[in-house]
Amino acid sequence: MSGPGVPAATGLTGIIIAAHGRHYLADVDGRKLQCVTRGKKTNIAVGDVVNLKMTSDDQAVIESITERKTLLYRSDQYKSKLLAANLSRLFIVVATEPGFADDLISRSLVAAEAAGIEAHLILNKTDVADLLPKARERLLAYTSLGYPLHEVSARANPEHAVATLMPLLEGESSIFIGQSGMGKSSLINLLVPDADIAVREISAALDTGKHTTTFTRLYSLGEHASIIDSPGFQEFGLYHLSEGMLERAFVEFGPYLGGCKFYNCRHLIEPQCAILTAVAEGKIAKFRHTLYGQLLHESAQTLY
Ligand SMILES: Nc1nc2c(ncn2[C@@H]2O[C@H](COP(=O)(O)OP(=O)(O)OP(=O)(O)O)[C@@H](O)[C@H]2O)c(=O)[nH]1
Ligand SMILES: [Zn+2]
Repeated sequence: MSGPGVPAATGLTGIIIAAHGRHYLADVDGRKLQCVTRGKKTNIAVGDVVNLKMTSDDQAVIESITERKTLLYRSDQYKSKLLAANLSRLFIVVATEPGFADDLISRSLVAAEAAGIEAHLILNKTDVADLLPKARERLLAYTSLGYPLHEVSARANPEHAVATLMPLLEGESSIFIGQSGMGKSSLINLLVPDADIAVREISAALDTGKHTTTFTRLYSLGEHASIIDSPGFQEFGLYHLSEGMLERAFVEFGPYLGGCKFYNCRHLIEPQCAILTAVAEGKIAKFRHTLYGQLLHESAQTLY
């Protein structure tokens, strides 16, 4: 944007690569700038493409956010929290051990569907052979819905893990999420060899304090791919999703929507409900419908 007659201080565009409280780090053509928002705004997410104005050599203020392709949220009763912007793929990392929670997987899938992000599953630690069949069997609940599953072992076969996952990242903006202990960090470190250095740099620039990795960060993989690593979380609240969004975010409901007796059916206790019939006939997994009911309940509890 700079050039003859254009002051260097205007027209900077960057991508937000880390966020910690109200402090952000933007990458502008490889240069890392500390950024703040104007006023008390906190509506910036990692992955946002922002217009910046320099305030000193390595600091800038965020003037505006460019239009987002997607926005991934989570929320509780009191507020919603931006997880990442402009994602095209979401990878849920699970493992043969420790055990994974179906609730968290389904919530992640629902969040991805609601945001228009393609969801994939990664099963790590396939080297733990005795637990592999059970893990595969449990994941059938999701592969049968059409979500792709990729099996890897970060420890026993790192080359295979990289060869499997790297092509899936090409041309995409991805996020890796998972419960603690699944091996998400091990996988990210294979895919982004200098991730540790980047985290230390980001942590220093954001002044997050020693050893803190509790911030979301973005790594670029060449020019056309990026990975966002988010700190593990135990809960994935989806209080922000409306009823209409929820029924559409359960992909297996799709064929039955519109088939209920009442046009405003909530698919909970209504007579002649096509969804409830499908559950009774085993065409929709009971645990998914139960979660749907739970999420519907959550969406009615919002205080914002
Ligand atoms: N057997 C086996 N162990 C693995 C594999 N990948 C990672 N681990 C181990 O699993 C444990 C957790 O791995 P991390 O990479 O720290 O997992 P994480 O999901 O990032 O967990 P947090 O850091 O708690 O969020 C470590 O002890 C790893 O060495 C694998 O493919 N096979
Ligand atoms: Zn219904």
